[in-house]
Amino acid sequence: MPTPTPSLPIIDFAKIIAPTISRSPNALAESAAEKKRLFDAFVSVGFVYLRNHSIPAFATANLFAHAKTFFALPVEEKAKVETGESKAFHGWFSPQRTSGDTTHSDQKEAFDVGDDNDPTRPNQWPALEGEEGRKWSEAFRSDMNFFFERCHDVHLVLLRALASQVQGVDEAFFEPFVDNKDHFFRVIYYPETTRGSFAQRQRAGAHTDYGTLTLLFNDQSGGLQVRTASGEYVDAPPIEGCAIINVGDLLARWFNDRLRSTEHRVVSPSPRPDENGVIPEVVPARYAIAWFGHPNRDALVEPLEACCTAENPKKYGPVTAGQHVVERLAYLHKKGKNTDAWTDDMQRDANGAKALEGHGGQGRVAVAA
Ligand SMILES: O=C(O)CCC(=O)C(=O)O
Ligand SMILES: [Fe+2]
Repeated sequence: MPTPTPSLPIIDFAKIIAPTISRSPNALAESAAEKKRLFDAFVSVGFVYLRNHSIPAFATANLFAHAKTFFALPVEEKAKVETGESKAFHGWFSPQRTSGDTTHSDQKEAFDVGDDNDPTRPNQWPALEGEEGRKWSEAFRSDMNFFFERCHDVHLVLLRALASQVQGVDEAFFEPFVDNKDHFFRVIYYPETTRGSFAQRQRAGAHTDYGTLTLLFNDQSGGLQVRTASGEYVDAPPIEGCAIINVGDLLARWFNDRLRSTEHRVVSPSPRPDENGVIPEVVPARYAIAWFGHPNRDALVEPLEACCTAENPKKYGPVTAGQHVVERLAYLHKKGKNTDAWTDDMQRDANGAKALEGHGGQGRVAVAA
């Protein structure tokens, strides 16, 4: 059977970083070409598959195994690390909490951490009892932290590659804006469900991500769809060994929307008939690992002058990254939707709003800087 053409461009991370380990002129030329392909893909689609991303396969496999263990724990155990208005910022999002409006919201639960060294937002980690429980709890924490750091490193390389494509902008431009590691790292569990259930509720409603770049690692379940420039949704099935990377709102804003922060959603996976040719009504559970890169909470995000031209005049004023996320989620909460392009008018409209949860995506508010 011919391999289907992938719906998103595939970028080779190994080519991008090759000149750091090779002096060959070929490596330099290939790296420059691949950075340009990355930039162009983010202009046209906002999403890419990243191959050879340098995060070891064992690290991803470990996290999927930990996610299965964590989400299978009794509710009382997960409740010990639950997040909530009066509770810690990071932790377990119960299905109730990710489903403020149970008729339309996402069918999922999640576990979130940030930088484990950030004393202002301490993480909550499960602490199971007994020798085995203790070992698992330690491994979960150290494997999550390892993965968090590797994603930060990959994201830095990608930000450098993007900055290098804009004339007059230093390659290292973004680095001082992301050095606090104010990222969100989330494992997501979409429980087993039925095909019929999708008529009412998706696994993740259409949304854009809020930050710089998202690094997404999917299991084999399928269901992720990405909205193309023509407005249609295309399937973005998992490709072995590839991560999926997409642009978030704040990075798009920095590039004055030259880069696209693209809507995406998780819907019923494409039907796979069983051996009798019948499409099973039961849709198995799905797991995902999503690392949401974010600028420092106090980073002032303002369109790069080089991206503001007569054809594409400056669209946004300055905003701190923390404030942007608060306002955006508050607005979504108020309007009950999250599919609009974000504009300064909407931001003004949202000013002062205090709601804490949104739909789809991170569905979580950041404390303003
Ligand atoms: O589960 C997925 O494949 C995507 C999840 C997602 O887009 C998000 O949580 O922002
Ligand atoms: Fe997302």
